[in-house]
Amino acid sequence: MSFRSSLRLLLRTIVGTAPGRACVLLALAVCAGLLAPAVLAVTGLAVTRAPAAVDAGLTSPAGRDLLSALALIGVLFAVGQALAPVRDAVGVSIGSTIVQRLRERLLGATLGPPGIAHLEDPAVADEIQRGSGIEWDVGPMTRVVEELGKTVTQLTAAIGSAVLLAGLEWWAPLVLLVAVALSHLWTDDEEHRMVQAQEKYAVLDRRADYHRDLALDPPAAKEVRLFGLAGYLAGRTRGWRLDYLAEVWRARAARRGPVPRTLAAVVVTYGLVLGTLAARVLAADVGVGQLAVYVPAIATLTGLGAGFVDLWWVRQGAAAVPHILELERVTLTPRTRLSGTGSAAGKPERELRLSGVRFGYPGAAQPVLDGLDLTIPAGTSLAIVGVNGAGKTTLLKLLARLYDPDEGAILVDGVDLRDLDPASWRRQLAVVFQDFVRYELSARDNIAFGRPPDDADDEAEALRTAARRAGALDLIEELPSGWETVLARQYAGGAELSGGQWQRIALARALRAAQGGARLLVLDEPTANLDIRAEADLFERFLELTAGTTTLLVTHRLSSVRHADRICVLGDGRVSEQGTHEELLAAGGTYARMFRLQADRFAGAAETSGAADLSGAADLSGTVADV
Ligand SMILES: Nc1ncnc2c1ncn2[C@@H]1O[C@H](COP(=O)(O)OP(=O)(O)OP(=O)(O)O)[C@@H](O)[C@H]1O
Repeated sequence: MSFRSSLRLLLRTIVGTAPGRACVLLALAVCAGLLAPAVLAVTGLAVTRAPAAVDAGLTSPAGRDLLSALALIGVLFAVGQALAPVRDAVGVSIGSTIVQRLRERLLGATLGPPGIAHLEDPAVADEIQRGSGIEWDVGPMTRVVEELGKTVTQLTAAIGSAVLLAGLEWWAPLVLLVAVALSHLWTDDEEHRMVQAQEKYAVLDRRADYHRDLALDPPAAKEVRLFGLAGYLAGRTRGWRLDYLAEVWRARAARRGPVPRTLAAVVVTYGLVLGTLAARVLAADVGVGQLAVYVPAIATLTGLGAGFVDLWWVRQGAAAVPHILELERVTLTPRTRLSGTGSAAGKPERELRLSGVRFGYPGAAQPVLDGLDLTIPAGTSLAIVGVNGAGKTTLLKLLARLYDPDEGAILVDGVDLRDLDPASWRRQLAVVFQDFVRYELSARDNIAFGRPPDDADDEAEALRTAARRAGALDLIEELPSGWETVLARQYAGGAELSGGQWQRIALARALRAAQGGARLLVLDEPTANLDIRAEADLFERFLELTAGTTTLLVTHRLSSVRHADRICVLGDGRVSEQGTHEELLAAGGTYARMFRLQADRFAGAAETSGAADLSGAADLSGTVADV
């Protein structure tokens, strides 16, 4: 987008966001701009009156005229001194409001769509990075508006100076203004190219940031050290950043192209006007008072070229705005908004049915699920198993409506999921994903997030119940500050949890959601980090506690799935087998093979380790992926 278009957008944003303050800024900037030519005019007057005043004395009428002119200069100076900081302060305040609004719009555009497909689109990721230009800090955008105010002052001062200079020759201000306009025209293209280069190569900057964050990120710290990646990451961070800067500098070098032309235009026009002025002075056409006005007026006009260098900030700030608007256009379209307005309260009451579901990730050559049919009676538990990449998590994501199927439908009590309001449907869900979030917040927040904040007096007790059921209560109470302990060691008094402990916290969060009325519990390998017996205990307890709630469970440990009412095996994008544990064993298919393999492995491990009592858990050591 051209600078003019993005500037228009920026101005529209300023006026739309803070119309009152924008008017005040404009008025202050114009007044501050008018002061400069006014001071020049009065200075000319004072210089003209000075000789007569000196001859007649300060008490004479000529002396009093001089004194009043000098007093007026003093007043104008004082007003100028007062106006400029007020104008800048108003600019900064508008800038801060705009940053805040644009930040909200950026977040709205990113978080707005109920699905997540847009976040996996590289083009959207780039727009987010570019739109975040607004986010560098509050500094730049406040500076942008401040500079806009100064620019208006400069323009007003230049117009006033042009009017004064027209007293010398009508064409004098025009030729100077033409030179300024030409130099802007010539540099404009180069400046634009440079901003474009910054935007175009934002992806290089994003990669540099990623490598830097990996080096600084505590979760990655272990692998970074073990794999000896520190030097590599530092090198790659430097490499990507240098690649980015090289492109930007290449564009910057191109800016030097118009410098000789610009210089020539300024020298020629400046020389012409100054030469004319000198000739008129020599011809005694122009007195010393006028000289005192014309020389600074010429300087103000020619300074317009150099002074506009600050427009660079405006250019940068303006560049981020279109990306935020583009992001909104891409992400807040009806396509990403997800359809559906029906209430999902109380669903599913009868059944959840997937019919002919086909789904592939955007840009993928093959669908993950293809012609999948599955019926889950409400109130029962279903375990989903399958090799790595079979599509188990994808199936859960479709059920959570993070994506919609490409073909086929998911029916809840006979109603297409697409006809239900996504937010209403999600209130029926309690999900623990494989990659659940470990919030660097208090233990209380980590569990309370399962359900929107609640002012009810019994919330603390409800959180305790959820934690107890997930087997997390003891561990929370033993934390240094109990429920208020931040679950991250980077915070003073914070605590680091083990993988299994985190899973208990995540389970407690899901149980908190269940307390809030969720009717579909979805657990995607929620216990992979628990030891065998803890997992077996937890599942048994979990399924007991959630009896009557529809529960979907993904796990690779087949001992756990035995407790589910039914088991389905995913393969080739569809359900390849389903039944109870006993039925599937009797059928002698994939499930039976997977189960025996795990059981054999476990028996072998038990023999060699001399394990004593492993009854009921003799199938837990391998993974489905081994088959
Ligand atoms: N966000 C995504 N974008 C593109 N492809 C994806 C995405 N998530 C998963 N996939 C692909 O979809 C396929 C199914 O992935 P999914 O995570 O559903 O498998 P899974 O059965 O849960 O595997 P696992 O047992 O390893 O957890 C895989 O080939 C994976 O690479």
